Amino acid sequence: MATEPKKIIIDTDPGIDDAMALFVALRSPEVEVIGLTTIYGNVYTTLATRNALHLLEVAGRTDIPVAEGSHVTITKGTKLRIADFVHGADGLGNQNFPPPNGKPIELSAAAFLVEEAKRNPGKVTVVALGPLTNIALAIELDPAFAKNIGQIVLLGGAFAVNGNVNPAAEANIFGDPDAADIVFTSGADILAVGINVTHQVVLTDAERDILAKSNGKFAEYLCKILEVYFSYHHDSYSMRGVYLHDPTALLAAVNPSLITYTEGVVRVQTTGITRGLTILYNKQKRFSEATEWTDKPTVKVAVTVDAPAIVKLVMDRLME
Ligand SMILES: O=c1[nH]cnc2c1ncn2[C@@H]1O[C@H](CO)[C@@H](O)[C@H]1O
Repeated sequence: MATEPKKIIIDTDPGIDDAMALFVALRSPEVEVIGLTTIYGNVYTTLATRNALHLLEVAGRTDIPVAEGSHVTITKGTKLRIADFVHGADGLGNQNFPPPNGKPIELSAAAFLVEEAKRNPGKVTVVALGPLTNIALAIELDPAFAKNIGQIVLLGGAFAVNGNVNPAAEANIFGDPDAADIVFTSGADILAVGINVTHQVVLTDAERDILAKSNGKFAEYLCKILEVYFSYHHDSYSMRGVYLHDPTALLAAVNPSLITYTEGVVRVQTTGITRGLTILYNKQKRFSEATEWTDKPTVKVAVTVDAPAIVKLVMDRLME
């Protein structure tokens, strides 16, 4: 008997690599996308919702609900850091796409997450591709959420490497460090995929050219919007290729055997010059006194990735 596809909700701030991850998810028979929730990060939340609806229309999947997420951080902060210099002012490579016809559902992202987790206890995976505000709000809204949700696979953190916002912090954690600390210490089953892992997964110029020459509908669409993302990587990292952050996290949720992980307690620095820093306690030392990591639940943190397999899966599924 065929196993049922894994139900996933993608929490997203689209975003060029978010668009790639979404399309890969829609082409992956191992998972069923039961909803999208939106968040600020690569763009403001209003635009994230518009882009999520647009991408579902491009894919012909307007049956999938979109629930709009928070416009502010968990501490009600309104000074958000938006990465329009990475994704373009519209978040999708400055293509001036027409507005979508669809609308988000009435439920907020946090309420939708709570309801779906309650409806299918232990069976829903959240793939979180932006700052973690909606997930933290769901945890605050329903004390049972951390137990009801199957797994949270999140793209975030820079474990023992430099960040991409500054040497300390990775963008999604930096976007809402207080929310990230709530999520990491919530007791939910969490797999964090940080940029220590996603920086190993590069789609090269040559591979983009192969995508562009294919007849795949998704490949064709993505090659248009990828231009801005490639030039950002060229300017910032002097590389001829782009990091596949979001698709890597998505595929780690689809097929956990593509990564290896370690387990420990993660805390997030919420103030000062290292705001957004993620620190994993690896349990190698028994400290003689209690620390801020003592008695907190452990999470899984990805350490290695089968990068060629991820790139191949992304290409194959986009060209289908
Ligand atoms: O320099 C950057 N600043 C902000 N966001 C970035 C930067 N580089 C990549 N991303 C975006 O943040 C997530 C990974 O941290 C990815 O979604 C990526 O597109």
